[in-house]
Amino acid sequence: MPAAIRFDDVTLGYDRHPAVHHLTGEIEEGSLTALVGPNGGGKSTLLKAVMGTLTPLSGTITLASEPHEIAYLPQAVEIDTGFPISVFDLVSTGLWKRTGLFGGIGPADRKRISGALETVGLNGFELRQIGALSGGQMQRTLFARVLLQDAKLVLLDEPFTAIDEATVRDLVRIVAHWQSEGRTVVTVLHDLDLARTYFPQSILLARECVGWGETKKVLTPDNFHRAKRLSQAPDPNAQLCAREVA
Ligand SMILES: Nc1ncnc2c1ncn2[C@@H]1O[C@H](COP(=O)(O)OP(=O)(O)OP(=O)(O)O)[C@@H](O)[C@H]1O
Repeated sequence: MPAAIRFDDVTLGYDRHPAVHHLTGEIEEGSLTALVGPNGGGKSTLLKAVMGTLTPLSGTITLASEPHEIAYLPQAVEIDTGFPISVFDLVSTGLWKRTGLFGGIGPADRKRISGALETVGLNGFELRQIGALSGGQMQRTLFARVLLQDAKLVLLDEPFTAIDEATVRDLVRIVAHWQSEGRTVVTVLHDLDLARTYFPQSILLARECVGWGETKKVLTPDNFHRAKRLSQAPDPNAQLCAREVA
């Protein structure tokens, strides 16, 4: 399988403070990967670097997809739900890569938007303002937008956090469907049972890669122990990567 994403000795950080150290590996095209690890382990940072919104401090990230072929679902806390926009209009932004920012929405597009809303179980919510949605309904709305983006590479940052079991089940089914269509999906997760049940591949990240590969071989007590030690290690503000100064 060709690589959808290839990391070559990638170090990521902010203001030259490394947050993810020396990551090397490949995510295969068409794979379904859980990105797990302790708080502050660098999971969101890694997705931002794949999206191209964060430039690596060193190393290279090579993508098989063009930027417009990538869909990204941010963490709920990053979404301004006070923004005055309806469910329909938010979901329709998933078509921007095709319609352009100021392109009109025709009858075929309206049908696609309705279809996406139906798939996520939000029929009848078209005119609802996003500020009046529950957390689970908001996640369904964001999934509908990703559905419309029709992306080769789908990056999801904690899409299942703080939503009820029924919603998780529905959304996981959509993720599995994306994979069956040959898309590559990478999902940040905190629920390890979900990772074990639905995600064949995992990356365990705790500032550096602790494990990468088949989920049952990565999510082991030994690896969690090591991840815990790494995440508790002092020096979050180190000027240089420890390995570089060693
Ligand atoms: N914009 C930023 N500026 C400076 N430091 C940042 C920024 N964003 C993240 N960091 C730092 O980078 C490190 C990794 O953060 P990141 O958000 O990637 O972790 P995470 O694994 O996604 O955590 P969580 O599970 O808590 O969401 C943390 O130490 C964090 O404080």
